[in-house]
Amino acid sequence: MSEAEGPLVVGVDSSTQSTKALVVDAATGRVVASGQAPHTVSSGAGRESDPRQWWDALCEALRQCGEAAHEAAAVSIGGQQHGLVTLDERGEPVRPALLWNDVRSAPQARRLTEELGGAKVWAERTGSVPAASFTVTKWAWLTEHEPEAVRATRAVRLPHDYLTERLTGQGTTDRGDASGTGWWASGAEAYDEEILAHVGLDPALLPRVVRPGEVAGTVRDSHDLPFSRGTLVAPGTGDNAAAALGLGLRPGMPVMSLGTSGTVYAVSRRRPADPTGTVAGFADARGDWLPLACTLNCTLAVDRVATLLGVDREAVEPGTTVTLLPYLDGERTPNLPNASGLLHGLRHDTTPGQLLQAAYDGAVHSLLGALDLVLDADADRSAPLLLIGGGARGTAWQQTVRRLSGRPVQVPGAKELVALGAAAQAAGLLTGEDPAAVARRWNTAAGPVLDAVERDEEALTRIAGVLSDAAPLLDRRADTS
Ligand SMILES: Nc1ncnc2c1ncn2[C@@H]1O[C@H](COP(=O)(O)OP(=O)(O)O)[C@@H](O)[C@H]1O
Ligand SMILES: O=C(CO)[C@@H](O)[C@H](O)COP(=O)(O)O
Repeated sequence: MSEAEGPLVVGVDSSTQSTKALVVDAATGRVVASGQAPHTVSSGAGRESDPRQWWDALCEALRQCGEAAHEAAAVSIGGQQHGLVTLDERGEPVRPALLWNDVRSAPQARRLTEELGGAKVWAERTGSVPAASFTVTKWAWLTEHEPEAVRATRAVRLPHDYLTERLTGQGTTDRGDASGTGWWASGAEAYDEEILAHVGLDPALLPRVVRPGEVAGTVRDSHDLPFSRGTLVAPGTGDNAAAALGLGLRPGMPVMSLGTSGTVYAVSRRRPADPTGTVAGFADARGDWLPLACTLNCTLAVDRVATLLGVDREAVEPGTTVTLLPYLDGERTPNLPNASGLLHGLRHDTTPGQLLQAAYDGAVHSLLGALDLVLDADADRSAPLLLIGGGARGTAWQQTVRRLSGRPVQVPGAKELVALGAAAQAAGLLTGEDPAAVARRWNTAAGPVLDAVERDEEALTRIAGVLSDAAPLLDRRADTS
């Protein structure tokens, strides 16, 4: 029916704003069918989503894929990292999930860092210094603020674990997503029982960590998803690790992802341990590592500024001397969870287009500042920066990254690299191949390379200066000062 050359596989990206599903021909990488359905995220003090909505969105996205999904031989779920999903004895959410961009657990992050030996000890132990995004800080926040929810919890999951478990009936995760919890020891590659004891989390509530290449389970038949019973389910992983698979990354190739979060990362053979906390020392979904820096304010923040100005997101104008630090949700890179947006240098002749350009510049500056720290000694610093995520489709984003990085920028033609990476993992289960090699065979990273232009040092220096001078302001909450 689908005229595919090989077996069909399904790859899913359950990210912050929506779920995307692709049905892919495992032989060629051709996308046979696709679907997408939105999620809602709470506004106000926290950032929460109902996990059941992710499931409904998955069902809807698969429904849009039609008959092709029925033919799939294997499926894999990639999902937003870090979110705390708490389930009761029936497997139902105890409360909405606390998401990666919810900064309410910043005090718990600081406290846990101090209580367990400081930043260097954490970095060596778990690969990362826990920021408010990390699951362990969310569990500590819940323990303090909603002890009744903690008492009702019988299982703790990450977003991709939750969906995988609803498919298979078994609680599983993978090393990539486990490495973003803060309770996974990256040296031992196992849950860290001392950290778990410290935050009062029983290891029995956690999912089994499935090895790369291992089958997580098969689709059970107690729901109306368009899968055949017995369809293989791959381990899945966090969305950034899935995109790394989807691009078929080799060590040292730099990526910048522009979505709800902004991220910069590269695969590394060395286990990262950055005591400054800028670089998170994630594992990848194979057997390597994924040093990564993440911002909380990327496409949504810039789109918000465009909306406030009443202009299209592409309506940027050059010549700005305005600095806009777009930290609308607080920020993680730089580590300023209490910050809000900050504007400096406004003049009578500043245009809306220049203000908008300043928002793009502020968002990209944070990511580029972390890129050098992400790349290890073996990385080729002149290699094109791979630009992915929804924002990579925008000309203003592409040109801003080009101008502020001074590097060539490659924009893969393939749109949904997280879902493609999940599909490559599912295909690897069937063929025994390394999923990154599957993606290279599919040629997913192919796309135009925009030549390097001279780096805009003036803008970078100006933004860094405002950031430094405004440090006390950015450190305090605007609504409580
Ligand atoms: N053509 C485009 N130009 C610029 N930005 C875009 C374009 N299409 C989508 N986006 C941005 O992409 C974002 C969604 O990116 P995506 O990577 O799908 O997010 P996430 O995975 O975090 O849910 C939206 O916030 C939107 O601003
Ligand atoms: O917190 C991180 C990475 O550490 C984020 O990258 C999340 O994984 C959310 O991703 P998107 O929804 O923006 O793709």
